[in-house]
Amino acid sequence: MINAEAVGWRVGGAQILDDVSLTVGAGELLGIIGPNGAGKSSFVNILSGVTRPSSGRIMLQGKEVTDASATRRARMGLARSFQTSALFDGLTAGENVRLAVQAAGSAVLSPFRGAGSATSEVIDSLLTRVRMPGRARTLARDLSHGDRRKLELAMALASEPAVLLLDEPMAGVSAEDVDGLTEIIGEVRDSGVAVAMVEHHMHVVLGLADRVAVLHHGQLLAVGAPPEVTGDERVQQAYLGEAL
Ligand SMILES: Nc1ncnc2c1ncn2[C@@H]1O[C@H](COP(=O)(O)OP(=O)(O)OP(=O)(O)O)[C@@H](O)[C@H]1O
Repeated sequence: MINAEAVGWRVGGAQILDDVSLTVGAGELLGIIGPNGAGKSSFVNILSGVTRPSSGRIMLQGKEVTDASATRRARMGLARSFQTSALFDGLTAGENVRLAVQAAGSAVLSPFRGAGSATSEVIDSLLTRVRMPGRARTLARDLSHGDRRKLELAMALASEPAVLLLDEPMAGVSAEDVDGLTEIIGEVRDSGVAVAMVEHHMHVVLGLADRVAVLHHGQLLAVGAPPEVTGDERVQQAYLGEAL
């Protein structure tokens, strides 16, 4: 669904990413881990079109998108969530989702297309998908941190993406909400979406991911099933002292 081929990114003389090749297939969840500053967010930015790589190419559903804008990639079925919250605090959860559905409807060929259109059923079904039924009228600013992250996920799903990129979806979320979010993200993967997820909660990544990629100093140190990766000596060295 999405392939990075030999991606490199240099900024001001620093090699932030070096020869990174990764693939995520439909219905697969790729966990991306690595120590702070390893290049994980930079890589997600390159996949989503926020940043252009200095070398290599990005393929989305078989088409090259290396130079395509983030908007064009969204039209081609890619959605992402950001590390920082992208919600409108003064609007309700339902209004936030409505905006996302309308934005998707204007950009993407979807059943929701056209209408100033987001019906309450569509909004309710997205909120139900993220286990927030009945929260449509709650102001975003009054939601718990965990519910805010779920709402962001509902908004990312509004375009019915084929590929979903998640940058630390559990950041700052309570342990109880981590379990809920983990289940929701697993269901999204099981529905056939290709999911790439950067996440620091190691037990979540190792429990949820089909494959895990480890970035270290901008290079791909290892990629494979979770037990293969945690058993890799170079990975253990990179995380020296940290429990994997
Ligand atoms: N626009 C930029 N210009 C210069 N350097 C950058 C830029 N963006 C990121 N970097 C540098 O690239 C390196 C990788 O950063 P990045 O945020 O991708 O790492 P990360 O693995 O996501 O880290 P974290 O886990 O802390 O979020 C860091 O050294 C960072 O300072």
